[in-house]
Amino acid sequence: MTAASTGTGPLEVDITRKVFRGADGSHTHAIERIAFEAPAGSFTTLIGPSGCGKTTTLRIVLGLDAAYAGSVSRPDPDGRIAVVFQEPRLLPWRTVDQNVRLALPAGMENENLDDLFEIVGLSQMRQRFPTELSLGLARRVALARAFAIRPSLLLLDEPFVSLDEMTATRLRQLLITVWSARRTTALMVTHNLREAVQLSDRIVFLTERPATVRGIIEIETPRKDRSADWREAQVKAIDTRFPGVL
Ligand SMILES: Nc1ncnc2c1ncn2[C@@H]1O[C@H](COP(=O)(O)OP(=O)(O)OP(=O)(O)O)[C@@H](O)[C@H]1O
Repeated sequence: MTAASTGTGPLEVDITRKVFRGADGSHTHAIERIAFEAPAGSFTTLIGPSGCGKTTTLRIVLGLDAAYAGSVSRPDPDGRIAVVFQEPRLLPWRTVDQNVRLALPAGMENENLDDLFEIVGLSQMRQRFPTELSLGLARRVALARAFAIRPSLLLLDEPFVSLDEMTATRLRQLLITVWSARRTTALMVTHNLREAVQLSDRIVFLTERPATVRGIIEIETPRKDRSADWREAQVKAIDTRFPGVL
């Protein structure tokens, strides 16, 4: 089912100010203005320098931080939001199958997840425990857990850091496969421009803190045509347009 047929709208973010205030009276002006739209069913990436406010933006979109000025309009106000963190965050005393099922909301407990486990290549590992998995496999479980709940919004915070390049490449392809099968509006944070170019429909570039939007680019080339050469050419063109993003 496509996002359009579920009747969900875009994700609209307009954060006009975010300041962290410490108990000692200190201030950290994290966000000056971050405004962008992620169309329903699209894959949008936020990219910017370290400490510029990317995770803060995700936390605001997720609803974990309400102390900001501005507004966030989610694709479906009653819909579910899934998050994939840098760390897989699996319960070690539960099997792979149980870890994924724990995320299922009431009414979906008996959901048949065979297709999902098949797509992420975990069909043979459902009865394993997290300690028996490599970091790459654990991250597959985290992806399966996120998609299992059929979220109307998927947030990913640097989901492929600390992986060797081969594993990260495989996982990026896998993310696109499962996202294509269970299409939802996705917003990812990354430091990796090559990753952003490979995965995204839209990339939002942020400035140094306090963050503002430096520019937004659309990528219309179908993902299947994004060869290694094409990606390198894109990365070069973007680095010329936004010096220092690499
Ligand atoms: N709870 C907090 N209290 C005070 N300052 C905070 C808090 N959380 C984040 N900050 C500060 O706000 C700024 C933005 O942090 P944030 O984690 O959003 O950046 P980021 O772009 O995700 O960084 P990175 O790329 O390194 O993950 C940083 O200067 C950070 O130190």
